[in-house]
Amino acid sequence: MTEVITARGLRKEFTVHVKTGRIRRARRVRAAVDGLDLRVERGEMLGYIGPNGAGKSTTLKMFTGVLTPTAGEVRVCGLRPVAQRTRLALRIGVVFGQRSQLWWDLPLRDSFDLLRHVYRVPAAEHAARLRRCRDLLDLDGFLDVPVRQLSLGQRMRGELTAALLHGPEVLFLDEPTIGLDVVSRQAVRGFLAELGSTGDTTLVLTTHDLADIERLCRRLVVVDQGRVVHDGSIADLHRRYGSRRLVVADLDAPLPEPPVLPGAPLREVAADGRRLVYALESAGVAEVVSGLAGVASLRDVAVVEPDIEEVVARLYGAPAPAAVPAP
Ligand SMILES: Nc1ncnc2c1ncn2[C@@H]1O[C@H](COP(=O)(O)OP(=O)(O)OP(=O)(O)O)[C@@H](O)[C@H]1O
Repeated sequence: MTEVITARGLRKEFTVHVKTGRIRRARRVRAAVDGLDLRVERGEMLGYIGPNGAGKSTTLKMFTGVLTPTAGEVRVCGLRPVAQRTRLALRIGVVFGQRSQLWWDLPLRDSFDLLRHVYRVPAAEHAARLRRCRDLLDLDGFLDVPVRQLSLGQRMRGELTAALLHGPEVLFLDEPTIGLDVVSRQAVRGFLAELGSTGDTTLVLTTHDLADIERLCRRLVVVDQGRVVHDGSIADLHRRYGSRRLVVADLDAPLPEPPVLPGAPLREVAADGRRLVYALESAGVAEVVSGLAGVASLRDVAVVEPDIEEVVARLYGAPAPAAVPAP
């Protein structure tokens, strides 16, 4: 496997002015990224999440050569992002939700054409990549519309295309689905899933939408206050925080006492005793269902996967309970 991103002890400090009295202000140095160690292999789809101000965008800016680290080392595609920014630009694609790489007054099609010249992409390669994006992102309805007249969802599909026309090895996405309507969000997610499935392009994305992560990322890095608090799969995260699948059973009539089922503690009694919720610890679904069927008449049974929102909220709110597992 080839390593495409390596960060060692990466740190970024900002000087901020804080109020210390009615008029007085003091200069304080704050670390937005505080000793980040990260290795990303070619073809990985990495979700990079954390609460507001955790240091996600700052990290992406250091990876893409926009910000100079205060300390530590970083290599992307074997290059030093700030010192070798021009060379790096040919190897990476960047989609930052707030900033555009398109020409505001030009139709999308012309922006794409200009980018071909900026990156000096051979015409046939450019045409093939554009064809694929047109199909997968359904661009044809608005290729001739000036960018300023596009909806956010249309523009984001244009941004994605613009970031990919030179065939980057790594695509950095900062909040790619923020503010998008349901249809555009699905289109963007579907497109990124397809892009990542080939294993040729490495994806690093920050998002507050955990559905993006569930759909797209096999690896999840959670940062808080500039430090990594989790690095592993979503399943690892659930294991670490003891999240369980739930069996939700709806009964025809309430029982005088909910049954005690070995390996499946009762989590909740709802709907006046007609709904019982059990967590699957060591017991399997079949054991719980047969245990219940022996004592009650079942109207409906559902198995609910653990909720990533809940576990991530707990993770943001509390210190990590155990050492960060190796990726
Ligand atoms: N140019 C800057 N000058 C001073 N402080 C900054 C600057 N840029 C970022 N910060 C601070 O660094 C910290 C990390 O910011 P960053 O934008 O990286 O967080 P984030 O995780 O991307 O947050 P969000 O989810 O809100 O986008 C914040 O406390 C922010 O206020």
